[in-house]
Amino acid sequence: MAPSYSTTPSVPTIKPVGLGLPEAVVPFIDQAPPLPMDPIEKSKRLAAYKAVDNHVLPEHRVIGIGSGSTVPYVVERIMQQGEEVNKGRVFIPTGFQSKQLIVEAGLGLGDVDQYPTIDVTLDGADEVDHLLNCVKGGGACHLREKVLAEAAKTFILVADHRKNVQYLGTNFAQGVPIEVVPFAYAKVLQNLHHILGSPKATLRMAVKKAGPVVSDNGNFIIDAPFDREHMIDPYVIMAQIKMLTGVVEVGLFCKMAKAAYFGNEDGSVSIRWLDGKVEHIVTSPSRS
Ligand SMILES: O=C(CO)[C@H](O)[C@H](O)COP(=O)(O)O
Repeated sequence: MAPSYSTTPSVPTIKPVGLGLPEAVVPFIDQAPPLPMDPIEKSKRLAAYKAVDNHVLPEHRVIGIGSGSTVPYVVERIMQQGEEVNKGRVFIPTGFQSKQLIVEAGLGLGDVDQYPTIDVTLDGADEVDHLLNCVKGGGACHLREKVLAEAAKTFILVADHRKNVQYLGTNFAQGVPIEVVPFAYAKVLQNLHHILGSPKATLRMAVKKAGPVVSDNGNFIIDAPFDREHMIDPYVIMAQIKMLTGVVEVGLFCKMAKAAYFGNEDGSVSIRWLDGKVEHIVTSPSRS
């Protein structure tokens, strides 16, 4: 019986020898064109590649690697800069996922307690507003992400066009991620509901595990949605949340990034700079 084949791109090259297939089928398998890339993945890759090209310079030695689904393309592009430049570098992860990426790529691994000054950190975002405030922590990594953002001389955000919004909370409606020490979660929730004006704040529950999500630091995550009024200038609510006893870090990063790169569906990249400028760059296919 002929074996069945998956057409997903991750399937390794099929060796026709010994499969017992008719001759005519073999060239077809060998020459099957790769599946087209999903447009959102393409947008993520565009943003990541352009950001690396512009901000990860040959002289950079200490590089922060953030979390999320756009960051693998950051590492991919850094690898394309070549072994020679990368062998002198150390890469600092924002959590388990980025540590795996660094290790699997064979890059040098370090930590922020060894390198409290980082040349450049590139990271994803859940949403970025027109003033470069952003929500982070959809992946529960925002504590380490904020430390690496603060440690970086240059902090750059990379995302697809869905994250590019006027005001936070437009598309990412689950709320502001808040990391809390486990025993304080109920009190923090009560304060969010009754004092800070987030009646729908909830403890983030795990999928495929009974109970709450536990961060890489052993803490719980609360997701607290706030209305538009709070999100117009999120610094105030960020500071108020951070003042609640038991809160470790808030997933609102207010004007910490120098620029945010958004990949667009038409193959262009929009770059939003901290000084308010917005650039629109059309990339050539060979560089994306
Ligand atoms: O803040 C983060 C994790 O804590 C991520 O950067 C953010 O959730 C974006 O992830 P993705 O690119 O997968 O949407």
